[in-house]
Amino acid sequence: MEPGALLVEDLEVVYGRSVRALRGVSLDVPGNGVVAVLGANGAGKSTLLRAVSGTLSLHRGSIAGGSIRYDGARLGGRDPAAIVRAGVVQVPEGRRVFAHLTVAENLRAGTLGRRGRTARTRAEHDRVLDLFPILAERREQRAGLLSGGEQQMLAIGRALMAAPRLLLLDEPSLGLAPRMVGRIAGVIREIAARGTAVLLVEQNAAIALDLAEKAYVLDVGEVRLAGASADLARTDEVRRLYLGEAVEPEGAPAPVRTAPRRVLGRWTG
Ligand SMILES: Nc1ncnc2c1ncn2[C@@H]1O[C@H](COP(=O)(O)OP(=O)(O)OP(=O)(O)O)[C@@H](O)[C@H]1O
Repeated sequence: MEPGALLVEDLEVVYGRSVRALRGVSLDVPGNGVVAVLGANGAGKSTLLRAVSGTLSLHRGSIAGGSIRYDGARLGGRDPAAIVRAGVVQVPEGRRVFAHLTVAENLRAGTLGRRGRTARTRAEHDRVLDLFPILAERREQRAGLLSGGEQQMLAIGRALMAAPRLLLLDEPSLGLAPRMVGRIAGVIREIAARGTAVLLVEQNAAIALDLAEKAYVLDVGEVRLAGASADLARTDEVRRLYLGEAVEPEGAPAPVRTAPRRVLGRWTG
């Protein structure tokens, strides 16, 4: 297994007794770069991230089968703090910041529970402010007064304070104006360029496929398509359902069959 790689195999997740949210999901994320997970509402994207970050039980969910391994060690069954210490940190959907705390206090909260603070923390803090100059300008402002996009930056910045090697991002573009979506995309690209791998869950397929080297399409809890982003972006199914393009039914190349677990192209890494 490549160092820093995440390997999910045949993952089954249930909520309570009756909801099977993920069925036989397998995916791998290399130790660097961006991997995207696309899918409509309810496809199981957030569930996948919760399973990796160990937070399923907070939502009354549990792993019913399969395995999750990170950097060669099992993650399934470990508590969220241990998973953060292993280097895997999630930015949950909905940019949950502490509204009554200042920007600086929110960032400090990202290091709570971390061992070996001080010098490393300061370095992380400087890196985050370098990545998000707006947070440096607003450091004494209450987080609740920031715009939606700035709160998203703060949520990502707080996660980066834990010095992740793998960042799990849940719908970072949700509800943001197009200009801000572009800025967030630039930040994700920069995070990956600085050596943190990113598992990006997104409904905005155009952004996700542009950022990621490879992508998975989840549909009702199963992997429906997987492959290099460029290959996926050319399939009729992705163009029609996720990129909102009008795909000519006649005279166009034959539509790609939507068999589950279809793997397109070849991946490296
Ligand atoms: N806490 C929960 N209890 C019961 N069922 C849940 C719970 N959370 C999610 N589900 C169900 O699990 C399935 C997958 O939901 P999930 O939130 O993972 O999808 P998603 O792809 O992230 O969708 P969205 O983009 O709307 O967040 C859905 O059928 C959803 O209704």
